[in-house]
Amino acid sequence: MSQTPKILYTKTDEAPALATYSWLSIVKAFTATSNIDIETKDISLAARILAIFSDMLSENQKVPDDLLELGEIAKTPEANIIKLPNISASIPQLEDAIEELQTKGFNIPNYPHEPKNDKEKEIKARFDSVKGSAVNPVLREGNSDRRAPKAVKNYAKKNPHSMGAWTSSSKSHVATMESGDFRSNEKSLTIPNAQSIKIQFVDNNNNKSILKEQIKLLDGEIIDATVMSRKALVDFLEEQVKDAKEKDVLFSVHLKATMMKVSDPIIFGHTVKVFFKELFEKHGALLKKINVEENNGLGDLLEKIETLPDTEKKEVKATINKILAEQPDLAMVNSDKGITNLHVPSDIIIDASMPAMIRNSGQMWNAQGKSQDTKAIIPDSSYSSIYQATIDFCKEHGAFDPTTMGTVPNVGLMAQKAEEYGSHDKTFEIARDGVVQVLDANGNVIIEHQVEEGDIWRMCQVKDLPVQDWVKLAVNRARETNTPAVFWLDKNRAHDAELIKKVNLYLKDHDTSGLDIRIMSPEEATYFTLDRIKDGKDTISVTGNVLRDYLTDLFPILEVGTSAKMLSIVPLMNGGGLFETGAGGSAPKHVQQFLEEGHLRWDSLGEFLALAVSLEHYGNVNNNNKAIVLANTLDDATGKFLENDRSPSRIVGELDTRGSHFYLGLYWAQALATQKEDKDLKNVFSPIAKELTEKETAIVEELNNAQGKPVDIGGYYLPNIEKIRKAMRPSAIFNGILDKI
Ligand SMILES: NC(=O)C1=CN([C@@H]2O[C@H](COP(=O)(O)OP(=O)(O)OC[C@H]3O[C@@H](n4cnc5c(N)ncnc54)[C@H](OP(=O)(O)O)[C@@H]3O)[C@@H](O)[C@H]2O)C=CC1
Ligand SMILES: O=C(O)CCC(=O)C(=O)O
Ligand SMILES: [Mg+2]
Repeated sequence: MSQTPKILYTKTDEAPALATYSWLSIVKAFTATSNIDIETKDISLAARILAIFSDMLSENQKVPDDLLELGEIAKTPEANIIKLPNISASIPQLEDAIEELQTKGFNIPNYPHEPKNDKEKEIKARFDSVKGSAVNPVLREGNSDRRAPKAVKNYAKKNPHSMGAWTSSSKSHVATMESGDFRSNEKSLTIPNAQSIKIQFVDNNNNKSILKEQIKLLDGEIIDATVMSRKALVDFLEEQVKDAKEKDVLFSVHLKATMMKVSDPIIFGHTVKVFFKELFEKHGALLKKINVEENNGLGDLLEKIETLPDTEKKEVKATINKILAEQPDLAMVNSDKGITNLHVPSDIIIDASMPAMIRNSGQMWNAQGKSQDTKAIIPDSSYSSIYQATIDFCKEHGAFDPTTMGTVPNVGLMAQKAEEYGSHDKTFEIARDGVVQVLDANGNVIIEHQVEEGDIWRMCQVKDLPVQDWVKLAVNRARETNTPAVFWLDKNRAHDAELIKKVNLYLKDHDTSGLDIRIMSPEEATYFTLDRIKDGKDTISVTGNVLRDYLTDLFPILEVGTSAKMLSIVPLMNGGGLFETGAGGSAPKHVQQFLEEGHLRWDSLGEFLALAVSLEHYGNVNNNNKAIVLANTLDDATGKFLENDRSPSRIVGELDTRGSHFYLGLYWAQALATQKEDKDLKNVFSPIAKELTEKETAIVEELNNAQGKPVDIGGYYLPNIEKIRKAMRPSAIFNGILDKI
């Protein structure tokens, strides 16, 4: 990293990446006035793939490994990174990206599903390093602080989003395992002294093999290990298929196959196999021959059977149709396109999909495009109770009212790959019956599980310093906002019991007098929080990494309609700042609408909020008062943006992302022109504000006129930069004014 302080702005994928071409041109123009250097770092899926296969590319095709660099920077006090949502690729997405890159002349290999030799194993390992959630864990060298800023909350109160009504007769429910799952089998302990441990597998003939060596633990680290029984899972899924049919509710599985990139695709695969049992029984050999992998979903299966000779294809399709007719109806991801809940593992991400269902009267879409009561299947019971409790609450009290409801900010334990989201390199699908053992440095067995073929065994870690930092952050937030804070920890769960000991210990390091700090199980905490939220009261949720993820979509979606409007700060443990935008994903549906209609509905509010805190941090760290003025005026502009409702509409011809950016720029320039703290900025922005104000109508007309026709951006994962620039900056007048700054 060079010595000049910089704000590093990430270039990602899909809708946020498109939005960046418009928004960043404004940001760069505004900040250049104040000696602030903004540099982009490309962490898109395409760039990550190209970076890891650099050795196979020609000189002019090589790209630097920006993610690796950012990961190092995140550990330094100078870090000031703005992170937009990026694709966490499932295998089907990864393969699409590979194909696009190959078509564009990049000599990268195919994804070897079943590597046959060392070379293929090495290639697979490289791909696996970019698969799933591969960016966030690298950058998140701190814990998480996500909340709805006051202005956003007030906006939602004045302009409530729609909320589907709830009735007590709703048949919707969560189905979760009662035994044999990760929660039931969990064992946990705190390791007193730093040491290297290892995981070994011993089969029933006493053959030993090492699953993972050299797991380095620090002083006071908590480890936990658990196993999901395949048999128990399959029995459970079979029961749920039957029960969904009997109750006449939609069958819908909810997982996190992107972040839990080893375990959850396997669980997804079992669901596909159980639902289509007859298909695999009848045509199993044939499907194997054409490399069907159930973990990749029905979408992949349907694509692969297209390669079969006509008669065989017809037979297989007939079986699929018979099953679809006989089994319970599947929830749909996109009923217009016939995409079911079992099509693609990354389509049914639990954090986004469960709140969407709860907002929609507890219903999902059926094949006819109508809402219907649903069985939401969340196999592991570790966290599923929070959704059942929310459903029960809505059944009893009706839907939440965004005009009066309170807010639930989150303080999440996340740093240094905490808990389940750091478990991938210690997750194994067990090959034979036997026992998995965790051995300490002296070779003593400290945890062991009896396992059977096909079981999923995993181990997680939480380091001590992140826990201390998390407790401190929780106390600080409770103090600053004078709000009760609840640690969502279950004393009856092995891992949580260890964590509770630390929480109680480290709470003593802080002045908690007068603060309301509690520890409650996730289920109790849900009821406690929902009771308060209904009465307009706020409650801080202090959670581990998984509940951080779930709750920072659940509450924002209920409270303000989308998690895109959240302020999402990661105070990095070494002093830097990582400012994430929103909590939501990259909204592939938005790209589709943009390509078809030339209308982009991505709301950049998260980016506006993140930039303001990043500028503030920059100003404080580098004694740059102009940056502070830019930050404050940006906040004012965001407030005005919300007041005047300049968010993108969903309807073609109306204001879209680009128009919303223009308004933010207009309000920001106006705020800079009227502030009194910095004369230079006032002088620079007074004529700019004047011109933007005068030309508002003409600019908005130019921006809106660009809509209404298909747009070609020359690709999906690696689109053509010139084409996007042209598409995202269609107002000559606006561009001209920005050039003058
Ligand atoms: N932090 C990160 O990097 C994250 C990345 N992801 C990745 O994002 C992709 C999509 O995931 P998915 O589960 O569909 O979640 P998304 O959050 O992308 O989408 C859920 C829905 O939320 C709405 N939405 C989200 N963000 C915005 C925004 N800025 N403006 C307006 N509406 C918004 C959209 O609703 P509507 O369509 O109705 O407009 C969207 O369809 C996946 O590749 C996933 O891995 C997911 C979560 C976080
Ligand atoms: O990293 C990912 O895949 C998603 C992250 C996410 O959903 C979150 O942090 O809320
Ligand atoms: Mg999330």
